[in-house]
Amino acid sequence: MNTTAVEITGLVKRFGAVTAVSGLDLTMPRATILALLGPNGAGKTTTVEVCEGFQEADEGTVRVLGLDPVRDSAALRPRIGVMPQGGGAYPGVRADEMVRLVASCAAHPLDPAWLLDVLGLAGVRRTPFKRLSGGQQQRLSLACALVGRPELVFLDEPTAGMDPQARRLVWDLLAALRADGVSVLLTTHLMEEAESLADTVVIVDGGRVIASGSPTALTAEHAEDAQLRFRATAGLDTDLLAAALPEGYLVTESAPGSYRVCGGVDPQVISTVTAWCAQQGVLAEELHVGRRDLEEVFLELTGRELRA
Ligand SMILES: Nc1ncnc2c1ncn2[C@@H]1O[C@H](COP(=O)(O)OP(=O)(O)OP(=O)(O)O)[C@@H](O)[C@H]1O
Repeated sequence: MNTTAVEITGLVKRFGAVTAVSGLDLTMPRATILALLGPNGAGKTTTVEVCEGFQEADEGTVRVLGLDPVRDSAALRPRIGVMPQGGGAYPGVRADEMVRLVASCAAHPLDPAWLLDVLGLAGVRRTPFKRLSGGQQQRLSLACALVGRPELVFLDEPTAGMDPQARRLVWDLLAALRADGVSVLLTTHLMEEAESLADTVVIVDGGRVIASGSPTALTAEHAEDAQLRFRATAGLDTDLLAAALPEGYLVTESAPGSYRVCGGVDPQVISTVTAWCAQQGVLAEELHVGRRDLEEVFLELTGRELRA
């Protein structure tokens, strides 16, 4: 059996003058979870839609379970599950009717009642789609993507709008599917989701891959540059603090009142920082020494400015 779930080489996709994807490469082994991260407009959804066969590539090669998503769409459809961004269904259809309808198209579906129960939707199974909450609609959309017992699922921001309990339930379900051999390609803006769930994180910007690897590998790069993070009054003069430290240290206020000191951490640096804060008449709180988290890596790679 082909051990690759998705293989993309040199994918280019244009919409008129806009190049949504510009030379993207990606390999995803089977029975793994891959998270596509990227700022708004980076090309994540377009990439997923090309894999699903909903968009046709302008250049490059895409193989999904060894098949061409457009040419071999009839063979591929029954083997994949799709959860589009924002879900979607007929407004009047009831939750269980929706899942049963999708199940009726599959050769060996999961039991719809069981799936609704697992996703915490048993209590609203007779509720029309339009009366479900946003998070419930998302879970129903996920149920529809999974009920056909797919080998590979594409989930575009699957937990967007879900409360923390529902999000964890979905993470557990996806991890259980992986243990059963299912491959999961998802897009997300939640670093915690990528960090706790994905085997591979692929960071996309401007339609191409700018970094990829396991969450541990991505955050461990430059791990020798441990950081000191602390909280204090917002608006401290970070240049002044940097001047109090040995040459080469960088001090930033990553969010109001949240400070980061980069350049290596030793007892002297911690003492200098706390003493400097004391001189300013402020207390340095929640001092934390550690490696960068995925969000920090993401912001370093993609910049901090807001995208259109
Ligand atoms: N059907 C379309 N017609 C024209 N432009 C499109 C179309 N679909 C996407 N684009 C453009 O392609 C670029 C990539 O969009 P895409 O939706 O793939 O990004 P994304 O990474 O999924 O963003 P987000 O995180 O906001 O969902 C954007 O500039 C977008 O405006």
